[in-house]
Amino acid sequence: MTVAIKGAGITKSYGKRRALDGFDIEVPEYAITAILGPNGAGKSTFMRMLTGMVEPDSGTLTVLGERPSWQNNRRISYLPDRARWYQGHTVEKAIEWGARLLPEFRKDEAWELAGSLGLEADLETEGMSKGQEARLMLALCLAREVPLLILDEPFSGIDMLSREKIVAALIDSFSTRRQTVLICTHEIAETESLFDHAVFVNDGRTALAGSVEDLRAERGSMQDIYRRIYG
Ligand SMILES: Nc1ncnc2c1ncn2[C@@H]1O[C@H](COP(=O)(O)OP(=O)(O)OP(=O)(O)O)[C@@H](O)[C@H]1O
Repeated sequence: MTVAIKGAGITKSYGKRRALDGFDIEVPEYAITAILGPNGAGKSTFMRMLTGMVEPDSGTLTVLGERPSWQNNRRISYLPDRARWYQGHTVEKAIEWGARLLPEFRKDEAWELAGSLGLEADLETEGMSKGQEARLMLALCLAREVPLLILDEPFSGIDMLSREKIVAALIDSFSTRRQTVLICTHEIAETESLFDHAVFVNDGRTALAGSVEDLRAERGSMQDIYRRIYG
């Protein structure tokens, strides 16, 4: 197995609060990996480290063979847990912005994705519903031809039909490009079938990790495993 992301012994504290506490992870190349865990487990903290937005206090981390940096981010498409838009932006302006500023951005694909996700060009970003925001962010992320896709909670607060559209768009992107995908999520039930590998995080540490097929064969459904670890 070739590893796209490798973290060992990562710690990060915010004041007295330990967000990551000796976190170890190996994310295989060309697969879809889930980071799973309850609120406050440390998932977003780790996701932010991958693009260098947050620095570990200790431990080592390599992403596509390099330490996180602005240069390395050219090869990463990152969907943050919260959307931020420019004032007065619309779907069209957001796509124009992507075409100007995001490396390896394919504008035609962004339009295609926006259309298939039901986003009209003149829809204003201000006042968008949570589901519309998530779909627009995803369209911008998936329109980039990069080897690594990192999605922080792409399904949270999204209705079932939007979620299905997002999953379909993701699978389409994954199968047409050779990409490594890392997703952190709570939505195990609906998205279980999407993942090849899973990493369960508890209190800033890896509680369990492996291929979903092996984990299922050895320990039952992902939901059962989740309940056993966190219940
Ligand atoms: N910028 C920050 N300042 C202070 N504390 C933080 C900050 N970011 C995260 N934390 C704390 O670190 C811990 C881990 O948070 P993190 O957001 O990484 O968890 P998470 O697993 O992504 O949770 P959720 O599923 O709720 O998003 C939490 O206790 C959180 O309050």
